[in-house]
Amino acid sequence: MRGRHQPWSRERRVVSPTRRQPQSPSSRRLVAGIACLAGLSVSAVVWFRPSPQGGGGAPCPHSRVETKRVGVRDINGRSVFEGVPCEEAVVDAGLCFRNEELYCLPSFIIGGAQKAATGWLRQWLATHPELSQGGEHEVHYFDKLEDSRASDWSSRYLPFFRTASTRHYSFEKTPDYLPNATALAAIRGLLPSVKLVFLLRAPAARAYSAFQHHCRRLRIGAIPASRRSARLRAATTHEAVVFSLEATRAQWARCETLRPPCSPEAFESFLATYDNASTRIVDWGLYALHLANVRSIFPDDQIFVAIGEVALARASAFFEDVVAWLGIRRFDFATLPTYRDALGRQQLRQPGIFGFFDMWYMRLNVAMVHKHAARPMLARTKTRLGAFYKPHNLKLDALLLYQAPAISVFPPRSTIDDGRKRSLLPPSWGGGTTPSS
Ligand SMILES: Nc1ncnc2c1ncn2[C@@H]1O[C@H](COP(=O)(O)OS(=O)(=O)O)[C@@H](OP(=O)(O)O)[C@H]1O
Repeated sequence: MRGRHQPWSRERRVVSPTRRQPQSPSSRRLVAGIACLAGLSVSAVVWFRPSPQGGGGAPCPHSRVETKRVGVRDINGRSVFEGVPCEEAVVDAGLCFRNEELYCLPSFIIGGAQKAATGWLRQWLATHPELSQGGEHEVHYFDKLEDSRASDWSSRYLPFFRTASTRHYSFEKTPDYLPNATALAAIRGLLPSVKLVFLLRAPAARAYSAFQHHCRRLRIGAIPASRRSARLRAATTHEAVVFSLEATRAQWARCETLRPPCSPEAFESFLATYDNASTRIVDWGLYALHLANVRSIFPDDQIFVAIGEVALARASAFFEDVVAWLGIRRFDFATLPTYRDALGRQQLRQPGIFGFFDMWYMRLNVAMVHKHAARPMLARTKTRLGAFYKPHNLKLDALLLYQAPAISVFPPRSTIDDGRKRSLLPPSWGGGTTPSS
């Protein structure tokens, strides 16, 4: 897209030839005056937002913008606006803008949870002929804002969503949105009718996966005993293991960066170093809390929550449900060419790789997986984390089963109703059976 703050170009409007015109010049002037005043006040109320503080964008030319709240269901009724939108324009999910290229704001967002196979979900949904993924992997726009005003969306967010046609519905994935109330409020402010999909994974497994993720990015370090502060010495009998994004500068300066993959013992020391609630590696698994936040910002019928382990095991049924909920055409994901990788995970085949290259790619995949695979979490760490998460999981189960019927869930509530032990959560979550009240 070229410059910012360009005025809207004129929208083509069809004016009905049967519309009656006022007869005398004075009545025509009177009607025109009233219409002008009405137009100005409607525009002021509907199309203007207060200018962001300090953001000196050009004011929106008001009269030609005709935004309409559209979600993914309004398949053929989408408005396309010509030109570059000004930052103050009131927009919504699914709106399109044409300025040499076509850009459509996302109709839905995969907002989490981090390390719950959101990449798998993104890749598979991107193969749907009506969907167009924005950003290469993750967009990270709303979680990087300073406050909940997405004031530079047209220059920093919209460009991710170049789209081939208005028949394609854009989406993005950024798993960091789920635990971030500011990001969620900013999404709601910019895209009020956007739909949100959350894939959740057993929180202990998620935490270990997140720990390894940050370890691979060289963000986990150990402070040798000789360099530990008195507070850290008191906090842990193990070697203190800290996380650069949360450690103080002074702590990190005393650290030796751990080489990936980090050991399960290092994970245990990490948990001993931090209070559970003071590290995002642990508290990003407090899904009941985060979903309560989401629900205070978005209506339930815009939210889809899937239990990742069940979704992965019953992928066809899961995608069928997601696609039906989005309101787009059915698509048989089971026909996609897939393979099992070295860890037994079902993966999409890379398009255009055949024969020798295919074999070479598979070998490389196996080698890479073995090189980077971490040892499994220690049983005692799993037990400890399981006990910490259990009350939160029970709350999540109760929320999804009984308290928020308008939230769509996978597995569907109807399929797990065996009368006695009702729970959406599989045994790998460490037991989440809810009392049926
Ligand atoms: N097809 C399939 N089957 C089973 N498991 C799968 C699959 N695809 C991804 N995964 C696992 O999901 C973890 C990565 O999650 P995300 O894609 O959400 O990661 S990220 O937040 O985008 O970084 C990561 O978990 P860990 O291996 O435990 O780290 C992946 O192995």
